[in-house]
Amino acid sequence: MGNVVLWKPSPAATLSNWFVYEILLEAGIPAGVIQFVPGPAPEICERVLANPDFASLHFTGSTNVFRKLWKDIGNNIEKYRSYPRIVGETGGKNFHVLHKSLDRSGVHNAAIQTIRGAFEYQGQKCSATSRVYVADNLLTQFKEFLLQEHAKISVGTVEGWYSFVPANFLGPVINKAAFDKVKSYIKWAEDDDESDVIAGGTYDDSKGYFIQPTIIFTNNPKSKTMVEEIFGPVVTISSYAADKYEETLHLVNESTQYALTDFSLLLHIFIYEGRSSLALDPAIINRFAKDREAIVIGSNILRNAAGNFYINDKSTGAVVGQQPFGGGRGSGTNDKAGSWSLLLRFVSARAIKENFNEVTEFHYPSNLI
Ligand SMILES: NC(=O)c1ccc[n+]([C@@H]2O[C@H](COP(=O)([O-])OP(=O)(O)OC[C@H]3O[C@@H](n4cnc5c(N)ncnc54)[C@H](O)[C@@H]3O)[C@@H](O)[C@H]2O)c1
Ligand SMILES: N[C@@H](CCC=O)C(=O)O
Repeated sequence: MGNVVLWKPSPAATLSNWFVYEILLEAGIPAGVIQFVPGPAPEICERVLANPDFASLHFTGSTNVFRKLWKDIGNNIEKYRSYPRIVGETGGKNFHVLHKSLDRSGVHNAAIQTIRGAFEYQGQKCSATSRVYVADNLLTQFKEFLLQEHAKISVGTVEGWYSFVPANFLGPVINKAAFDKVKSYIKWAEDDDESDVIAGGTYDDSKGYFIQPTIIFTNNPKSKTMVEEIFGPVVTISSYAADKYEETLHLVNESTQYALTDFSLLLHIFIYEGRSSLALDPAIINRFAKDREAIVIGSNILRNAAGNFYINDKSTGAVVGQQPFGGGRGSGTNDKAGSWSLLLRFVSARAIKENFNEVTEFHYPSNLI
């Protein structure tokens, strides 16, 4: 497409960004098309956004920084040669909902998917599972499985990642700022009368910024840790009355400013769909229809609550490049990274007409010629 790009990496990830940049050069991107500009974010952005040739922003990061950059662009609008295109992939407060119809193996699946979604990469993913709504008939079993799986998690250094077989499931969080932020949420939960830290809850920054994977149970589905993005290894569980499924989905929809990933009903459907007995057993057919209805209800009520809506799967795991990814509301402009449609945001289309006829008079209707 010919666009020239300034790539400003996060100061916390400059080296990995640099490696990717070198790979792109080695793969044949002409020098200068991408210009790698590490450095202090506010200073660089101020200069770039004040330039009349600034044409577009593709931002990945927190919601507040994105909003600030959008305001800065608005304040500079008279300076620009064209109206800048603005794309943002921002925060998330991703959720799992467990429906009352889960059986024992379904609850176990939900527990494993929650461990993975919440704690892989120390929960430092925009799509990390951060809040879970459990039908009350499943709560005891779900907690039991969750704690059982949690006990198997090892936390330590990241050695081994070079061969993609890490010795530990969790490493440290990325820096002191992240450590302090996550720690403050754990402390808050410890002091909160409606919250209980039921696993993890400890941290150590004596050598590296290590936080144990933490599970909070709350009686308040709108508590601080159920609504704010933490971006660390902390997940909060709350339960709902099994017969209040639809009310709960409305609560899920309205609780936060974000709308990135999930639904993750984790129903039976996933299991039954693969069974050849489905066509034969009326009990399974009835169950299938009932569960399917729950999915349709969820899909409708949560239409705008998740840009990536997963059924029977965890909130993480979008393979960007193979699967469009992105959310709306406070989670971004939902332009879907990894999709062809994102590229169109950075194209300024031109329509070309060439006229081969002379005109000799003027009259209406004028658009015939
Ligand atoms: N939606 C997505 O696809 C996606 C993917 C990954 C991360 N995220 C989000 O990113 C956040 C975590 O990443 P982070 O801690 O690097 O976010 P961040 O907002 O602190 O930083 C993101 C980028 O903004 C720059 N920046 C920070 N302050 C700035 C300022 N005042 N002016 C200009 N630029 C500034 C940083 O240097 C960095 O490059 C989370 O909110 C997470 O959900 C979103
Ligand atoms: N790969 C991420 C999505 C992209 C984040 O930047 C995930 O696991 O969901």
